[in-house]
Amino acid sequence: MSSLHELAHAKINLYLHVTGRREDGYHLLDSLAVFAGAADELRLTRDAGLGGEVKLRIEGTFAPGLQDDQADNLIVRAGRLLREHVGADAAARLPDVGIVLRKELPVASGIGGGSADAAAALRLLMDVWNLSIPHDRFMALATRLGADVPVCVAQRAARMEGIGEELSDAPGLPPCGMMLVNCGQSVSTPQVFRARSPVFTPRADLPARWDTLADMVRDLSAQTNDLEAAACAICPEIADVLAALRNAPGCRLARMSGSGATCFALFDSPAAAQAAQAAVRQGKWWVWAGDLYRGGARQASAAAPLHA
Ligand SMILES: C[C@](O)(CO)[C@H](O)COP(=O)(O)OP(=O)(O)OC[C@H]1O[C@@H](n2ccc(N)nc2=O)[C@H](O)[C@@H]1O
Ligand SMILES: Nc1ncnc2c1ncn2[C@@H]1O[C@H](COP(=O)(O)OP(=O)(O)OP(=O)(O)O)[C@@H](O)[C@H]1O
Repeated sequence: MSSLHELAHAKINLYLHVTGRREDGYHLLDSLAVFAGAADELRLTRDAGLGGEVKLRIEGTFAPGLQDDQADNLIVRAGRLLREHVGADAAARLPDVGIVLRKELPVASGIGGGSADAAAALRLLMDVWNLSIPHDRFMALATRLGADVPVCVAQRAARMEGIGEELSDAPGLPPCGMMLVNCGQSVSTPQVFRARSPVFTPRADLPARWDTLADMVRDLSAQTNDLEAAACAICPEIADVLAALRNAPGCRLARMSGSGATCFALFDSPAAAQAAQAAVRQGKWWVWAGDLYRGGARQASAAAPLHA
């Protein structure tokens, strides 16, 4: 088996309109997702057996929040889904794999960390198990793991519609910097959807590209995150985070991502975002600053050393 690793970048919703609700309770969305440099890392290790079992080890800053119930981890579930897809006979011939997850993104925090991990696991396992699944079928499998997983497969900026699985090109993005702040409280996505305002927001009107950050901020200011008020009611510290970001020197726009609690702010450059970190940092808040991740999904690397 070759040695492989993948980065699972944080997904940030620059705006999020709830445009409707399906019969099954899922909400219809219009959202612009981008990816930040902040990431978890998945590293494949050798394992001796056959049967396609995924054995997970979790380390890193946010590992303690995820140690219980590893069978339910989205990485293990991604493996289970692929095994089911290929069927019992083929699955019996798949090599077992170990995956070491370095968890550096806060858990249940609106930046799709679990979804990004699931997508990275799908990319790794497709590669190491040498599977070939037609694109539409593969994306349907990804959606079964979570509404945010399809956009995380390519981890490229995209407009998300439907329940999140209908992806189209994002406007061209200008140079900018980003800060992410999480107050340390997990927020449950279903709870936030349940508590949202019942009013629907129309689909946004977006240009093909933004040449400057000022242009992008002007247009984003006219959009909303329709889950922000509900998340703030559940976790009032989100309002403190937003106030701190808006007061930070050089902040051009601050908003909550996804269902919270993580909020983002846009700056003129990664250096400007990094320079403003000290003004925002307080208590147990997790703060990250840097550039957007603009690279798309990396091909699995054969150069990384094996852990085990
Ligand atoms: C809020 C976002 O992060 C925006 O990108 C996503 O819509 C959430 O994506 P996710 O965490 O992958 O969500 P899932 O794991 O599929 O769903 C969790 C729960 O969120 C609610 N949910 C999620 C997505 C959606 N379009 N409508 C919903 O109502 C449902 O109650 C669902 O049971
Ligand atoms: N590898 C994983 N990383 C993080 N959470 C995971 C993972 N596997 C399973 N989970 C579970 O999934 C839930 C959502 O976690 P995640 O970090 O993706 O939330 P989120 O950032 O709010 O996502 P989204 O922005 O997609 O709503 C958590 O309750 C967590 O226990």
